[in-house]
Amino acid sequence: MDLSIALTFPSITTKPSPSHLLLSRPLFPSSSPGRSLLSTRNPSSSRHNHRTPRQRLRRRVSAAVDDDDGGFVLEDVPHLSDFLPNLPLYPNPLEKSQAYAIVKQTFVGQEDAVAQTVVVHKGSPRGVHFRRAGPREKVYFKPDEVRACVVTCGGLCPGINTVIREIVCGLNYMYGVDDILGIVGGYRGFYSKNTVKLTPKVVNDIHKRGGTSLLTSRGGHDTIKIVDSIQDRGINQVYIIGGDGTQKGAALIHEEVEKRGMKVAVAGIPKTIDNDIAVIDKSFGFDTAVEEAQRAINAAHVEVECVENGVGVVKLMGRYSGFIAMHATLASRDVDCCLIPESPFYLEGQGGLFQFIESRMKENGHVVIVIAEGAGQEFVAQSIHDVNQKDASGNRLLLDVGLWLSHKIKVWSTSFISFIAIACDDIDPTYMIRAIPSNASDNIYCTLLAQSAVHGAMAGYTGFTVGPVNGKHAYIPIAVSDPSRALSLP
Ligand SMILES: Nc1ncnc2c1ncn2[C@@H]1O[C@H](COP(=O)(O)OP(=O)(O)O)[C@@H](O)[C@H]1O
Ligand SMILES: O=P(O)(O)OC[C@H]1O[C@](O)(COP(=O)(O)O)[C@@H](O)[C@@H]1O
Ligand SMILES: [Mg+2]
Repeated sequence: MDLSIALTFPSITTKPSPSHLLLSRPLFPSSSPGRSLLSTRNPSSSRHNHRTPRQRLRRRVSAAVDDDDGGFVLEDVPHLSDFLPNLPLYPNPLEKSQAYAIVKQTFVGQEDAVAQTVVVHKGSPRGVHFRRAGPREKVYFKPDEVRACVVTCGGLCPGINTVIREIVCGLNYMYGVDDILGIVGGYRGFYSKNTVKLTPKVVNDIHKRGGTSLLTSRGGHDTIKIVDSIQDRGINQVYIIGGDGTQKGAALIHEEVEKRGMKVAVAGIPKTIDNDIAVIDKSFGFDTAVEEAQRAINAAHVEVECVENGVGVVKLMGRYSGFIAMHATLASRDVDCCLIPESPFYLEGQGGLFQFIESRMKENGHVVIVIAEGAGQEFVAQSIHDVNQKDASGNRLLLDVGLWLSHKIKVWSTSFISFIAIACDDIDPTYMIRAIPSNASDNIYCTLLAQSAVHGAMAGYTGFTVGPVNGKHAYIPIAVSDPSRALSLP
């Protein structure tokens, strides 16, 4: 984790005291407050020249590769000055902040970039880089001009409340912003619900609770209605916390805002319990989820140890990815077999799951199997007719692979190997895991993500998500963080 910019904030009940800011390496002095020297942005771009984020990225990438700079590629994020060229700049209020008084260099240099690949060969191109996250010397918003809003969308994940809290506290304590609105109930809340006012006092304790204090929903993304609402309410910073679907929606909002020439910064904070957002090292809440998943594995292990020939099947979340299942398995050491969507499996015959269970049973007397919810969906589909149901966001509804597998093992054990009487437990802790509050390390991580988002929006960046890349927090164009649209870069 990038602790180079680690700020701690006191509780609202105490007076803000000097915070700690640790810089892991010296920062270069910024030569110009506006665009960076290494920017690959085309200065002729204007609000009349509209391209999709993907087209813009491709253009930037090829522009950078053409330069004679050792193959250095900057995957740059959009900036408000791209389509509003004459925006005024202001000194960053952090310049005078007590919290930053103890450090030599408060601001991230304009040239600072984070490498996507750190394992390289001598002579290989320098490769893809992202802008380093953190406070800039000049900002594009005066504190009393800011009207920010925060929205949470998609499924729950430990740590959402911490991110909300730290956006609000970060805006208020670091930049003196006190006009912050909560959008209630996900994207549709922009046009169908009243907002709530968010202050450090209102959000003071929410990080101790699971879920999202702003409520969430699936479906309901209507770009025009959402941007109309942003315009009508005079909002100029939009913080969007959500997963892959949410970030696609955020990209559309950013495009529409740019099309209308509005001075509105759109910042995404990637949320996914499944850990399936591209580029970033890890999503928030993941450590908490893995820790909690182990409790379920432990329960299964206790159960199977206490009966003769016990088999425990633990289903964990992971739509298209087995990160939680795999990490919980590696951490627990009690799991005999972990089934994930990335690696196909089969039940019968040589090398099949049944053969494995049989051999482990003979060796050890019991078996614990962890299965990610997205694994083996093709098998479950064969036994169920209505397989193409979708949720309100358009995500395919998954079939219960845990129940299916337990059933198959029960049938197999009675029909084919009469000498083994298998007790099969299907443990499904999925919703219990994602509903808990984040643990200590996730709380720190959520704080860094929230503060990076605030620094980025204040600095005029837009259409970006934040997250650590090789341990350093960076600004990533929304389109690149989308696994289905991730570019294959040269
Ligand atoms: N392709 C898309 N374009 C625009 N909005 C989308 C898209 N996919 C999902 N959304 C919106 O994002 C929100 C959350 O999406 P969902 O897939 O449910 O969760 P998550 O963001 O956690 O993946 C929903 O309000 C949904 O309407
Ligand atoms: O919340 P729902 O609609 O029951 O959907 C369950 C799905 O939500 C998740 O917990 C999170 O999915 P998202 O990240 O897409 O919101 C998945 O792991 C799971 O498949
Ligand atoms: Mg999703």
